Amino acid sequence: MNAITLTRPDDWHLHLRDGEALEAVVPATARQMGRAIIMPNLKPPVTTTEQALSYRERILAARPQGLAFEPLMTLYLTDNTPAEEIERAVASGRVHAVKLYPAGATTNSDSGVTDVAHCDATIATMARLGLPLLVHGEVTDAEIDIFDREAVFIERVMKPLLERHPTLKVVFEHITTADAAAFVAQAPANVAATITAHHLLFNRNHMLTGGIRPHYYCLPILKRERHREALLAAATSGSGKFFLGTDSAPHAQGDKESACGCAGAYTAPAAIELYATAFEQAGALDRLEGFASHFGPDFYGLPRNGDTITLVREEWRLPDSLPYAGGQRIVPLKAGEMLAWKLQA
Ligand SMILES: NC(=O)N[C@@H](CC(=O)O)C(=O)O
Ligand SMILES: [Zn+2]
Ligand SMILES: [Zn+2]
Repeated sequence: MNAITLTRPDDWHLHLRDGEALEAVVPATARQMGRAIIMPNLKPPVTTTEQALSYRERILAARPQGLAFEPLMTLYLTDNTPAEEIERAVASGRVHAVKLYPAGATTNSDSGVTDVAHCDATIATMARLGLPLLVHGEVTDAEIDIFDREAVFIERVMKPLLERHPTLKVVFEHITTADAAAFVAQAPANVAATITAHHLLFNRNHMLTGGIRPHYYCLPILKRERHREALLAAATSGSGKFFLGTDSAPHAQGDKESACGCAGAYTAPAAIELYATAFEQAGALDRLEGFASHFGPDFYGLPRNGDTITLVREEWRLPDSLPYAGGQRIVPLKAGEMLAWKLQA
């Protein structure tokens, strides 16, 4: 196959930051994706509908002319998010989910939830109104090994949460383990997961062999090969529970290439090409459209996009770096390397 045409995909997990960084990264996603679920972990976080609506305006202002890209906003759940905020969010028609960050789990999560039981009344309102809860599924206890934090989260947090709120729509974000893939596969239809391109393509050896490669460092951290294989099997299974979420997470080059480098992989410039590479490796290019373009909107109760994109088999080299905020540069994942698929302009 030398070309594939798909319903235009959406990105169900994306970080766009704010200010000059926002302006630098929006075009990369807008040229590929119809819509994206916009993560609320700004500094300070997006905790109210009012903040989400003004952030949405800033994203639209950064969108290149002629592109119809639509940001789908989210709220950042805190221990104190009132149930009324959920009602305002749903009434706005612009806020499509609420994000749960366990406090301290990842980039800009200091205002996150210390114990999800504190949020039960608010989450009950979400279940009643059908607003999905998006979960960064890692425990934060210092004594739990970083490679085990997702699997432990399932037992300690995810299962009890779903027992208390059995009808809550939950997206287990950026899953990285066979455990999470199996959990989601056997869960009822109100539980789904996003999977990043980098977790489909890479394991922890890519990050740690022959030198420490900070651009592969993200959270949840890359796991061993058997987990990557389980994720690839889930993504290519044809199950509507697994869909595209890049978790493209921009950080300036200097903040990644550092003695204490930030977590996050910047994949937006070649997102759909990276997914196509992974699906082709699995011999499942025919399953890409469901994963990338159908199952996400179906889960969120939104229409599928009405237009298409075409990927052509054409070798091209990802740039070594790209312009970023304040005169800094940003290094995309697989910078300087060749890709075999290219989005047709
Ligand atoms: N994935 C990451 O490693 N980083 C994300 C936060 C997140 O999604 O956990 C970021 O905002 O930089
Ligand atoms: Zn996360
Ligand atoms: Zn993320």
